[in-house]
Amino acid sequence: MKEKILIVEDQFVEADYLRLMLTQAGYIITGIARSVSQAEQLIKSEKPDFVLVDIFLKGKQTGIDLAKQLSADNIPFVYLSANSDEEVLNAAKTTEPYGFLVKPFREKDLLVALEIAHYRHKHNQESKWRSEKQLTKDLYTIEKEEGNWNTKVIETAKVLQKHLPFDCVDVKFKPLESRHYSGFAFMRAGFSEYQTIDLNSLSNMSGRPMEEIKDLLEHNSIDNTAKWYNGDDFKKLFPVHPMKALFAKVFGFSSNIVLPFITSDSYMFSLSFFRRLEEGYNAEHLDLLFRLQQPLIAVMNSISANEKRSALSIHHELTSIPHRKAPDPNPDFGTIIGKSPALLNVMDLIEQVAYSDTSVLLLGESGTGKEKIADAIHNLSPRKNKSFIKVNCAALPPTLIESELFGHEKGAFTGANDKRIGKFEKADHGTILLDEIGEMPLELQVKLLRVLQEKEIERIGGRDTLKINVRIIAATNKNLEKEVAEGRFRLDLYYRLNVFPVRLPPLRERKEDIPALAYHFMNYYNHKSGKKISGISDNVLKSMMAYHWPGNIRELEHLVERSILLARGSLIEEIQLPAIPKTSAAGIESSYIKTIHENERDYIISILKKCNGRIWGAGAAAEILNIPPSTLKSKMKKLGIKKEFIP
Ligand SMILES: Nc1ncnc2c1ncn2[C@@H]1O[C@H](COP(=O)(O)OP(=O)(O)OP(=O)(O)O)[C@@H](O)[C@H]1O
Repeated sequence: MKEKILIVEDQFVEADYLRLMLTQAGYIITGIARSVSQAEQLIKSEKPDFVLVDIFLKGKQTGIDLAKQLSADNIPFVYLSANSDEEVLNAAKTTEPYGFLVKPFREKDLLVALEIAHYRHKHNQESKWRSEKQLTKDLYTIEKEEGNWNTKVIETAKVLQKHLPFDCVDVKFKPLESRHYSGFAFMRAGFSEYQTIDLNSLSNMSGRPMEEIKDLLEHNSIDNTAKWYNGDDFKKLFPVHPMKALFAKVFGFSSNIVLPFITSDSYMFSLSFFRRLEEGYNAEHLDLLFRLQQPLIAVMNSISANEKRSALSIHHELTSIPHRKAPDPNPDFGTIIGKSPALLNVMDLIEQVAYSDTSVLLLGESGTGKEKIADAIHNLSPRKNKSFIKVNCAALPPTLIESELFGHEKGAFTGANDKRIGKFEKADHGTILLDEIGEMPLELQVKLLRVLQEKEIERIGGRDTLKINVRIIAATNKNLEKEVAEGRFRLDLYYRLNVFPVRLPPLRERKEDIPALAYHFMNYYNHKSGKKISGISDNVLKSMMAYHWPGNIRELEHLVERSILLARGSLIEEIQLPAIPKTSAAGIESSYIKTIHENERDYIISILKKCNGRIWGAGAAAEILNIPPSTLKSKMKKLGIKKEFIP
């Protein structure tokens, strides 16, 4: 049976046209609302399965206001809009719509958008249900397994981490009748590694004497309400929860969610999770914790009474127990280096999405590791033994990109001497990475959208359509919302790709990963160049930490490579971080010899400056350099030259 649809549209003609198209397609129209208040009434009385909602409506409230309500009620909705500026688009995005139709649209676009919305809603519900079922099962397994406090809590944290984001988990408990409690705090220190935070480490990290910390504990209240606290709400807890205040100060936490419960052996427990993000938690996270209450109680029940008693006997201390289990090795992420909270968040997300067929959109500055993360997604997915095809949309000339992607038949156009299999066909049953998707020409975006929606391609000059089964990963360093707002990227394609966005943090937001990355590249280039550099001096590491890395990890990699080639002793003791333009203008004289790459880089930048950053066309950089624009683009990528570098 077809779904019941509510149309929320204040333009009479458009609303009627929608009604006609949808009724013909077999949908049941439960009504047409002209304003948010009318829509709210119809939603209550008619209970539609879907809502089509125009953003700008009669009255003060917009479709975005209505969407917030629809999200809370779990009713899928698709936006209709003629044009939207960046601000509206950003606001619309936060409501997590199931689709977006840009007016004017064809009947087919409407029907396909509804089908996608239907699929995504069902898929979301199902995958949520499936992964929660697995999570519950995992928690009951932890309940049954042998283990002390440490192992039980760490195992619980590990299975929770991909469903509930956190940087630290704190478990506190006390017998119901007692005032004193014991507790354990575990900080994420790697993808599945946790570090115990004890009173000693707290005292060391905060620079406060042990006695003072014990005193704070004495005056701390135990959480007895299930709730989340973001930003200022979190700060308001500090007077009654001095330990939270201390945690926030030492570790930079800005949000917290708490689930208290009572176990069958009459202990009061509280599980408290912390994040550095200001808006770290929401109602959905709390609902999840409520739904997991029973298995979580079962795990805490399963910790022997003896253990609970002995933990309590160390009178209300945050006890440190040595780790019994070695941290799990984590081979699935390949050579992704780094343990910063920002990177761990990314890893949690990709672990969550890799197993499904969901499209992933990787966002991040150039050189932040988008391609590397795409590799990890493919390798963690059930498609890992099938092909993984990478396409750089920026490096392909517009005239060739269509045949590259979809292939062509022999004789399809002048020069098509042979039949050619396109990248999509090559990626069948596997994964395709559409890198630099923001550079894809508009004409081709329409074609890509159809492939995504209809899951079939047509070779140029071919008569048949070919069914394909490809998982899409798209990546870009552009602000796609801005591209949409400025008319360079289709809104409907943006929504189709933005099903599961993952933002890769720039290196300056994860400076703690710099030493490990630098050593990783040192080993790699040692091996490649046959050198035997054994380390990096503290001074060099310090200047690396102070630098802002506009070219991110790629820039760091090039720098380490160069330092290895130039190093005279067994240590990297000098590093030539690129000078900020003004400083170089002041003329730092040095005996510094540039590598071939650096000379090439500087030369290309100087040409680009001359042509105001233009790559294509008459008198532009590619023509002056006498190389095809696509070659110039890939050279720029390889050498870490971004348009922003060109003043
Ligand atoms: N976490 C990481 N650990 C180790 N190496 C990394 C990591 N992230 C990135 N790299 C390395 O840094 C370089 C740049 O990464 P990558 O090409 O994936 O970036 P990108 O975001 O796709 O860049 P662009 O937007 O310019 O295409 C590569 O050599 C990659 O192997």
